[in-house]
Amino acid sequence: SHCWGYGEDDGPSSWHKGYPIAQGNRQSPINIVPSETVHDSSLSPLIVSYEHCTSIGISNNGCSVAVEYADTEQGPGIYRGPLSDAYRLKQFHFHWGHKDWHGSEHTVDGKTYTSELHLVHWNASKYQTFREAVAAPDGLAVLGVFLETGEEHQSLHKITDALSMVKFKGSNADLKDFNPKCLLPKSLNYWTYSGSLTTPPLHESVTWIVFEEPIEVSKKQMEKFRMLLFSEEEEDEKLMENNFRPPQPLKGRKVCASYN
Ligand SMILES: NS(=O)(=O)c1ccc(C(=O)NCc2ccc(F)cc2)cc1
Ligand SMILES: [Zn+2]
Repeated sequence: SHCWGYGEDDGPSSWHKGYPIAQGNRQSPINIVPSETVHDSSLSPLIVSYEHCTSIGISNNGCSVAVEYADTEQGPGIYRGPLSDAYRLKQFHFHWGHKDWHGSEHTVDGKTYTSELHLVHWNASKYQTFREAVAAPDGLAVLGVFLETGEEHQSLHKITDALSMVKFKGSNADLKDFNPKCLLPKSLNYWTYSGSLTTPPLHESVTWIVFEEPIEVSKKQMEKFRMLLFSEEEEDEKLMENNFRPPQPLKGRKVCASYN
């Protein structure tokens, strides 16, 4: 359906043609420079409460693989930290590269990670629907978790084992009772800044909360992401990889750091 992608002709450097906001003042991702972040002691710890979140399924939407959550009243989600309201979990998805040395969207002092997990939440305290929130300046909050290769991640198994069922664009499968809290790092120290969706329509509606500590996943687990396809069942096979946007200009934005 959409005409943008991650290839030579439809990739991030040409998104501005269809989405001029790509050259806006609060675009994501960014390169985070810890020595230039502002340590904000008033930043309280982020509260993550996914107890009542109901996962519906896992799907290949042609640009990533996402696990969707029911949009019902399902407990607070995330609140406090840099947030003034409670934000409800909508979905989580990943970005990754062709090889283990790259794949993340945010970078830290120029360092790239093998992948980046995004947990997408919307401000259900202020807006009625996700579609209304997605275009509002305080509409979304996305948690970013870096993945690096090392030990196998025990909980990621449930996701990587389901990937073979969503190989093609447009495919989906059941994935019940998955609580993504198990995908967060031990330490919830985070950097936070005002940014955007990292894919078209690139709305500048995201409060980004990026955890400093990466989680470890095995090389085998990463290889399972790289067998996914951008393409549909009947089309020529196009491996889903390098589905990351490079860092965008900071344009004077402040990145705050919270250490608990
Ligand atoms: N990588 S990221 O975490 O920044 C990100 C998060 C969500 C979306 C999204 O919901 N897109 C579909 C969409 C966009 C606008 C709408 F109005 C409805 C759905 C895109 C990127
Ligand atoms: Zn993302």
